[in-house]
Amino acid sequence: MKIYEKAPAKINLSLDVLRKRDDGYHEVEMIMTMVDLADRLELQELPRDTIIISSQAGYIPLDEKNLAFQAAKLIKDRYDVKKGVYIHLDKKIPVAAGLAGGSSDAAAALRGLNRLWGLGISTEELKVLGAELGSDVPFCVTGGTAVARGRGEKLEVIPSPPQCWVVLAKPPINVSTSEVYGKLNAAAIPKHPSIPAMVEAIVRKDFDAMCANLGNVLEDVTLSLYPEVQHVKECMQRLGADGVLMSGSGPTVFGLISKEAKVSRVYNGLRGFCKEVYAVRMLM
Ligand SMILES: C[C@](O)(CO)[C@H](O)COP(=O)(O)OP(=O)(O)OC[C@H]1O[C@@H](n2ccc(N)nc2=O)[C@H](O)[C@@H]1O
Ligand SMILES: Nc1ncnc2c1ncn2[C@@H]1O[C@H](COP(=O)(O)OP(=O)(O)OP(=O)(O)O)[C@@H](O)[C@H]1O
Repeated sequence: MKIYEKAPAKINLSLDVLRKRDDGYHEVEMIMTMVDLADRLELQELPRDTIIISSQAGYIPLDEKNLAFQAAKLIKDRYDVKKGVYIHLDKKIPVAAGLAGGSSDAAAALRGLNRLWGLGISTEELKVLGAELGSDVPFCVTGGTAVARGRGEKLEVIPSPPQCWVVLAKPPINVSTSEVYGKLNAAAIPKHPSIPAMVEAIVRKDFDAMCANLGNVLEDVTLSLYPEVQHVKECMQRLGADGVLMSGSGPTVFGLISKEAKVSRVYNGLRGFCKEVYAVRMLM
């Protein structure tokens, strides 16, 4: 039997850090939503007790370092599954981009293997398993739009944002999430975004208020390490995006645009100097 799972990319509409914790992670408060740019997983049962990962993307690990491999191993060990699986990853989400590509693949693998092997694991339990793989994985298990707290695993579902276009541009650099968190001085963040104001904007489907309340406290850190991210931000603003922010730890910058007529101007303007540019919709 062969099954398919879609693994969409996430963006952070708001990302605040409250403090550094004793376990080395940071206590966050952030608003995450999914966009219509997705990897596709093909999962096929194998009679042998083994996990095989393949992908057309030459630049991701295909061994136990792959998050989809780790998801399969975790579910096999925890539920004592003796069967094997072949997982092909059709990668479309840029890697190490701040779009949770690996986390979404891991979440899709958990959902897919639950189906493929008929394990009957609840969504809540899949999220708990996901948290063992990474802070963004629990959100990716269900997707939608949510306020994430704790280190990212405590989720409060909220309504979907007002529908709009999202232009994503990834400068040609790879950013390490742990380096960015490591360089953040959580006790001296100059300006915190307002999570309640962003939630209110989303609930009211107020596009302008959503753009006005975009904020990410990791932006200053990544911008100081990689000035090209600032350059992409400025370009997007100049080209007329209504709201512009870096996603996660970067380096991808997203622009929110309400009018379709503006999208091609922003997209084409960025394509001039950025190879990886996408114009997508928010996922409802
Ligand atoms: C930047 C975001 O992508 C925003 O959604 C997430 O906060 C990071 O999620 P992620 O990549 O799934 O993160 P993990 O794989 O769990 O952790 C990677 C590294 O980021 C740091 N990290 C991550 C999450 C968090 N709340 N505090 C942290 O300090 C830790 O140093 C950790 O070693
Ligand atoms: N299935 C996968 N797809 C992409 N990268 C993977 C995968 N499995 C492991 N990795 C590794 O994980 C690292 C981070 O990749 P990923 O694309 O998940 O980053 P990201 O978008 O910055 O994630 P986040 O937004 O959650 O911090 C890369 O160095 C990559 O080699």
